[in-house]
Amino acid sequence: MAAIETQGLTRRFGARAAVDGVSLTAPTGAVYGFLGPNGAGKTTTLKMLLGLLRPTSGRAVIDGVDVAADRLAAARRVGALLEAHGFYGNLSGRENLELTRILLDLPRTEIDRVLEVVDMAGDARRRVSDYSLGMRQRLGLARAMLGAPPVLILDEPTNGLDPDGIADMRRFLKSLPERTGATVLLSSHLLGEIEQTATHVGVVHRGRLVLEGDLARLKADQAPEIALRVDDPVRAAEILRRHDLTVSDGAEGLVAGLRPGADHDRTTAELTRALVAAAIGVFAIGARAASLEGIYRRAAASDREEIV
Ligand SMILES: Nc1ncnc2c1ncn2[C@@H]1O[C@H](COP(=O)(O)OP(=O)(O)OP(=O)(O)O)[C@@H](O)[C@H]1O
Repeated sequence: MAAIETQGLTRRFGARAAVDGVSLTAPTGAVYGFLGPNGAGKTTTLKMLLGLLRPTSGRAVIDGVDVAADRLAAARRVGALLEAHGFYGNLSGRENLELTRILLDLPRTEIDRVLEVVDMAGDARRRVSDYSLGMRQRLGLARAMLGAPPVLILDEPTNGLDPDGIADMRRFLKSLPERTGATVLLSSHLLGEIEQTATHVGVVHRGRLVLEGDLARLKADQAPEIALRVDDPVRAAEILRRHDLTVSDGAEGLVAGLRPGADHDRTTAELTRALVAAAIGVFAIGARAASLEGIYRRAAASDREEIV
């Protein structure tokens, strides 16, 4: 059984669909990276998973429980970290957790347990107003883990953290299934973040799920690519297209997509000859390692083609 599953999940605001027929599956034990640019529909999807927003159509199932059919039972199976923490600054971390513990009717020992998991036992008696943002984020995670729910849903958990805090949080997120046994769904608009933490990935683009799967498998299935830096990218792109390659502009230059199974070395040699023959200066050319960025670019590009 999947820990999180949606079928045709849709939410309209007026005429516009913020989430449009999303069917996603996060297998048990996964760290599922939910990726998409700002406004793609991530937060709206998460709110529907948590029963905070009613879908226009479709359904969401958490740990086997249909969210619409039994909102409370579903809520008991999921812990969430959303953007607004809503902590009381004048209370200590422990006291803030205590409020939620009472609400959920959990044993006292739960507080020490979750504080241990997020390495916050030493700071739990300090007032939350004296916490750094990173500490508040950890406290938010601790609260999400109260009662050891089998599913954790985290909306942009590294937002607003400094680089050290981000590195810490990423390490922590990666270790979460091991520490807690929970399936984790985390949203992000940062490719690098998902690449470093997730085992599975789902990409949303304009409200639609355009790609989903096991990250290692997606990378293995990715068609080979060649990256190049040249002195005339416009003419070089024309030549690449004439060689029947797909061309995109990456952060570090042009990226040519080969057909699956095509030979990297042979194509690189062929392209180098063609570029030099056209008097284009080649600064660098070579095979590109499979990356989430490559997978993402292709998914977004093919989605655009469908829309046009
Ligand atoms: N309550 C609402 N009323 C009207 N439109 C909304 C509402 N909530 C979200 N939207 C719209 O739905 C779309 C998706 O928003 P959503 O917040 O889900 O995106 P997101 O992927 O989480 O982006 P971000 O990372 O910026 O939060 C946006 O165009 C947004 O303006």
